Amino acid sequence: MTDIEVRGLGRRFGSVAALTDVTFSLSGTKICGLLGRNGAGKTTLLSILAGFERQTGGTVHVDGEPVFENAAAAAKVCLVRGVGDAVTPSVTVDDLIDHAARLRTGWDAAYAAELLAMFELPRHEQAKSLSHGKRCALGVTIGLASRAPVTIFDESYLGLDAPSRYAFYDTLLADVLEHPRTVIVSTHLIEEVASLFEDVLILDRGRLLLHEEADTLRAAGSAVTGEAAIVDSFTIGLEVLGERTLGRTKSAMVYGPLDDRRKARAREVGLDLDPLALQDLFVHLTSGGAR
Ligand SMILES: Nc1ncnc2c1ncn2[C@@H]1O[C@H](COP(=O)(O)OP(=O)(O)OP(=O)(O)O)[C@@H](O)[C@H]1O
Repeated sequence: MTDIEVRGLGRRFGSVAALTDVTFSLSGTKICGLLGRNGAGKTTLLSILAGFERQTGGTVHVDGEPVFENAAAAAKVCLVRGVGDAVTPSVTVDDLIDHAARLRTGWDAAYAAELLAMFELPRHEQAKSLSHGKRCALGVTIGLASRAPVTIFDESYLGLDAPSRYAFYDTLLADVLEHPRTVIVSTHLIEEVASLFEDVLILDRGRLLLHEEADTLRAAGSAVTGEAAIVDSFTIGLEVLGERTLGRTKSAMVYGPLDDRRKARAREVGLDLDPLALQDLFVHLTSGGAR
């Protein structure tokens, strides 16, 4: 079980405050979603967590050890980003796999081979000449097969096509159940991956807006679905985050708890009540116009 402790973390780039006073801790087996709008500081946070760059304030500890310039602590963290951009043309898929195998003490070679086959990755081809999607698949393969105690996917799988992304989600969930560890997934495709999250971190303009269990967030409101006119009448006076209409059916995302009287009323008039979608909550919490 690996503990991550982040206290008062700050990172400035000249006059730009990419992160300000970020504090949270993660421990145990978790798939944690890291959400934030463009420029919120996700990549900066993940780079510091992996020891790729140094913070300008605060502390980051993995199992009680600082990660920056600490090979033992940094070895516990595998951060997956784009693969293949920085490598020289002669480097093949197999070369990168061999390199990762040497670097990662928990490397599972049989699992790596299985993933390479699943993503149909040509082992002898140059990594640089792979399509963007295949390079993403290579990154995902390295991250999963690393079995690092802290494995981080920084939007690295978003270049995969839909069938490959869903295969990645299923594989990730099954693998974390079998080989417990902490996984952090940063994403913009929230709904697609939300069901995997146990915890959610939301960054907004470099600050941690919230760190909460995903189930608690889903219970922060309700999706009210039914005949449009009935939904409209039911939601009068409630805070509606968004609405979707399909023919005569409407789904309204309502923020805030519904008391028992309201829930009974919903049943009486034939409305369905479901947990709030994380994506709607995220948009609500971080909206403030395009930036
Ligand atoms: N090397 C750098 N030099 C200067 N500013 C930087 C650097 N890296 C990041 N920043 C700035 O820090 C802020 C946070 O950037 P970061 O890439 O961490 O955000 P992000 O949440 O990952 O964004 P996105 O979702 O768009 O990838 C931005 O304002 C960005 O311009």
